[in-house]
Amino acid sequence: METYPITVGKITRHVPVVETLPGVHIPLVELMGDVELVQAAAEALVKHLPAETDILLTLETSPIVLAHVMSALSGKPYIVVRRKRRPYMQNPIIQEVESLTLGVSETLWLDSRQAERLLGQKVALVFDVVSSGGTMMALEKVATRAGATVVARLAAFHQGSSKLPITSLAEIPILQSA
Ligand SMILES: O=P(O)(O)OC[C@H]1O[C@H](OP(=O)(O)OP(=O)(O)O)[C@H](O)[C@@H]1O
Ligand SMILES: Nc1ncnc2[nH]cnc12
Repeated sequence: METYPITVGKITRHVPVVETLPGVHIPLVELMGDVELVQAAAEALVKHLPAETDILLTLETSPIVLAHVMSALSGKPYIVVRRKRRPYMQNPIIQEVESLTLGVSETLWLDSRQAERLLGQKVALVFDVVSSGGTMMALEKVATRAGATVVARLAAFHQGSSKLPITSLAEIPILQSA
């Protein structure tokens, strides 16, 4: 199995390289289930949280573990935007997202009871991987539609060569094959 080394602080993982679209291969970042890697990434990313940040905003699935530990370390609360409509949602914010990397379109959902907590707040977006930036842009739209101001865009990993306005800890490649 082909692997690729990813490093955050003192933690290195040799992760599998997987094909997401024909001829497009990416090192698969899996924070869920990896306490040491999540802890290292959270400790490094909280240092980039602007002091003015009121709330961390993340989305299902993988970045939740990162936002959770960052919240514990910083004392700032966090909100999770959902990728599925849940039956108990009331008047949710509904936002389309297109992830060019994975070639799928998705919808983000935020219950109005959570959206109300964002009104007038300064938020930091928290991601595990930002690649095309499509998901980040959609999450930012959710935040602004809820009346928040985005003060930071934080990601453990930035993937590919796009110039996105994010703070990340490490770069990982998108590998093309013939
Ligand atoms: O910059 P983009 O091209 O939009 O890609 C980044 C998105 O991909 C990952 O999620 P993934 O689809 O792997 O879902 P998961 O968190 O449920 O594993 C990551 O958590 C971001 O949400
Ligand atoms: N490298 C990666 N690892 C896990 N999920 C991803 N989504 C987009 N790129 C990814």
